[in-house]
Amino acid sequence: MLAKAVPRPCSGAGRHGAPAARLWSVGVAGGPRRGGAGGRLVAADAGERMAGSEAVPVVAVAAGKQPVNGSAMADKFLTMCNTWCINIFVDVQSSKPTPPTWSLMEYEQQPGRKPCTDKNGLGIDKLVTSTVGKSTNVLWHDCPIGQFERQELLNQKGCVVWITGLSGSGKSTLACALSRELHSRGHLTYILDGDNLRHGLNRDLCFEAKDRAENIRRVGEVAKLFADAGLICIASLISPYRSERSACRKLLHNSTFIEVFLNVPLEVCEARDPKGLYKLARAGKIKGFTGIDDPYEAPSDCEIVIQCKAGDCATPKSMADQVVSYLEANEFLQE
Ligand SMILES: Nc1ncnc2c1ncn2[C@@H]1O[C@H](COP(=O)(O)OS(=O)(=O)O)[C@@H](OP(=O)(O)O)[C@H]1O
Ligand SMILES: Nc1ncnc2c1ncn2[C@@H]1O[C@H](COP(=O)(O)OP(=O)(O)O)[C@@H](O)[C@H]1O
Repeated sequence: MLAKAVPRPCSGAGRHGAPAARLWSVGVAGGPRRGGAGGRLVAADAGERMAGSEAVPVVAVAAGKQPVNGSAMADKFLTMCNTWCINIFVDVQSSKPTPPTWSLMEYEQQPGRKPCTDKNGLGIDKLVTSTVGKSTNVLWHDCPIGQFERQELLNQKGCVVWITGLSGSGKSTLACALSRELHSRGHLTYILDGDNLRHGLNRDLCFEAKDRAENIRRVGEVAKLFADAGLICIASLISPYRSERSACRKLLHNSTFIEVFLNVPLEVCEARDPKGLYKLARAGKIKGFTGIDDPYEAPSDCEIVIQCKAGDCATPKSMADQVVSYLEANEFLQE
């Protein structure tokens, strides 16, 4: 039996090559399953009955708080097809849903997307279960107060200023000068400093390549949260690998990741050596020190390069001003 009501898709551009007409909002109702033949039956039934429509195959399995049979749930499912969004009830307890090939979250992040509403203009819960990394059956919870509302409150745009450079290049100094400058102009910032984070969040990590990669990944994720909170997040860590920095960039909308390369020659950093670490590294007492016996991959296409040569370095204030000018020019300092 075919569906009477032809489902209507949410509009918007898809990722992973999915055409817009194939994007659906997936609502999830979990809850303990008390029996009945829900699950895959519903998916199969509804999928079959929607054959010939533009809908994507149903990827979830279903059940409700009450015992249901597949057909009844599919009826309910199809009743909803008159709305802009389809709700699929997923029993997260007893069945393993097939992970969707795209996630709603990714769709929701598309610029210019239209919100999914029902025919009365009311929002419909838009949750999807996914397998994310090692987590199965996890849900994304949305909140009506989002980045936009927070940014309005703060009168600024959330972003990440990612400062990379050798040890001793002045990352922490720039981070502080920038934070001070923005603070004095009434902007909310937060610094994620590599050294400091290794006292807590990243205390389990050392300086082997895989640990540095994990360090950068974590800081990227935290920075993303701060930017989402509407803050100007200043991340200052060596972050010596191009691929990991690039992965952090991809976590954010491209223009909200501002990579600042403190291009300071090794000789200058080594001459500064405020913590005496270069000395120890040269003496072989620290192994795998960046720039000595561990690589630093300079950015090739970052937003800002701050050049410093021996005897010719901008002051911290003027380095900060350079970044502030960029933020101003790109309208981060106003909502
Ligand atoms: N082997 C080795 N290589 C480089 N740096 C070392 C090392 N061991 C300790 N330190 C100190 O740790 C600080 C760098 O931490 P980061 O988290 O920024 O490093 S990384 O991004 O994971 O590469 C770095 O701080 P900064 O000097 O502020 O860069 C050093 O003080
Ligand atoms: N623009 C600058 N001109 C001169 N000295 C600087 C400048 N920026 C930082 N320094 C000095 O260089 C040393 C290392 O700076 P720091 O910010 O700790 O670097 P990093 O965080 O990259 O290790 C400090 O002694 C700092 O005072």
